[in-house]
Amino acid sequence: MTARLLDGRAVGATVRAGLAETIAAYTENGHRPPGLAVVQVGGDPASSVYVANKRKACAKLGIESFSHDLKDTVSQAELDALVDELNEDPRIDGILVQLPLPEHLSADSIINRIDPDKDVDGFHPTNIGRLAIRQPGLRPCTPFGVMRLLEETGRDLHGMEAVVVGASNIVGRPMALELLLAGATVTVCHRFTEDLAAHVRRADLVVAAAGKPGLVRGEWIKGGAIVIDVGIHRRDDGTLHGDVDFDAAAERAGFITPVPGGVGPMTIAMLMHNTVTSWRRRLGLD
Ligand SMILES: NC(=O)C1=CN([C@@H]2O[C@H](COP(=O)(O)OP(=O)(O)OC[C@H]3O[C@@H](n4cnc5c(N)ncnc54)[C@H](OP(=O)(O)O)[C@@H]3O)[C@@H](O)[C@H]2O)C=CC1
Ligand SMILES: Nc1nc(=O)c2c([nH]1)NC[C@@H]1CN(c3ccc(C(=O)N[C@@H](CCC(=O)O)C(=O)O)cc3)C=[N+]21
Ligand SMILES: [Mg+2]
Repeated sequence: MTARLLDGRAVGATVRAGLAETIAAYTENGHRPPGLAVVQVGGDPASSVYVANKRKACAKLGIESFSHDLKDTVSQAELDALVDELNEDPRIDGILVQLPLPEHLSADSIINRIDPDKDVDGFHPTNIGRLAIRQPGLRPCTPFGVMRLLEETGRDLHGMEAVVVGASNIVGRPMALELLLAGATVTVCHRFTEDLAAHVRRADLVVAAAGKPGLVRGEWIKGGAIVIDVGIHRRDDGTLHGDVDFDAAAERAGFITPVPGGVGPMTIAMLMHNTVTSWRRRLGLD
């Protein structure tokens, strides 16, 4: 392997250590701790693991977490009422509603209902819009975490040819906006893209976020390129894999993220970061 690994566990730990210091400094002065509400509907096992990881990360940092585990039969009106209550609750700085939601519930309407100042996922139209017009507020955690990992490369993103594979509201689109804000020349590929290989081959930076295991082939990677793999798939044997054919890509790339241990831990670190940012703003600290 010739690529250098971008270690999301290590960088995420550095981010969290900084946040723990900030939290300790203010709470020792008598301020209340930051509070994060995590709402989970139904008991999807993959989601439960992720939610449990978030709780652990909160506890370690001194963030108070408030868990709301709802039955998958909960109505839209009940979920709306819970969000209204959390919006008003002065102990709570961040609200996260774990996605996807069951079919009978509308994710869009719940996201739109969250107070944008407590939207630590950064999914509310206000926060996406702010990122789009270069006035970022709370930034979507996964793309924000990728930007933090890219700092580790020491490379200048200005003018870089960046290709984002995937255009979802929560990953691909905000990723493209972050890279544009950072000065890259950005191409976004999606289901209707005709020649994915041709786009990836000319990329200095590839962010793979299609949710298709092995979609991005190693032989497409330009020599020395940065390869960021957001995809997460669990195989039947329990092992995790990304959207990139890792072994072949690592022979050509300059930098690459592993799965697990790359983008995933950064997403959690940036969720904590956003919660602390919201807390500081709400308490008027700085
Ligand atoms: N590491 C982390 O922290 C996180 C990881 N994930 C993982 O990232 C992946 C993507 O998640 P998410 O964005 O929610 O997924 P979605 O399914 O919502 O979006 C996938 C996107 O990829 C596009 N796409 C699908 N197939 C292809 C293809 N063959 N070629 C090009 N584009 C394609 C889709 O296109 P179209 O829009 O046309 O349908 C869509 O825009 C998943 O594996 C998920 O588990 C997600 C969140 C956080
Ligand atoms: N409202 C909302 N916000 C989200 O941010 C959100 C969501 N819903 N729904 C699901 C996706 C997925 N996601 C992950 C975050 C971290 C890891 C993570 O830490 N992964 C570890 C591995 C964890 C393991 O071993 O399973 C890693 O990649 O190393 C994975 C997935 C956030 N999401
Ligand atoms: Mg999705």
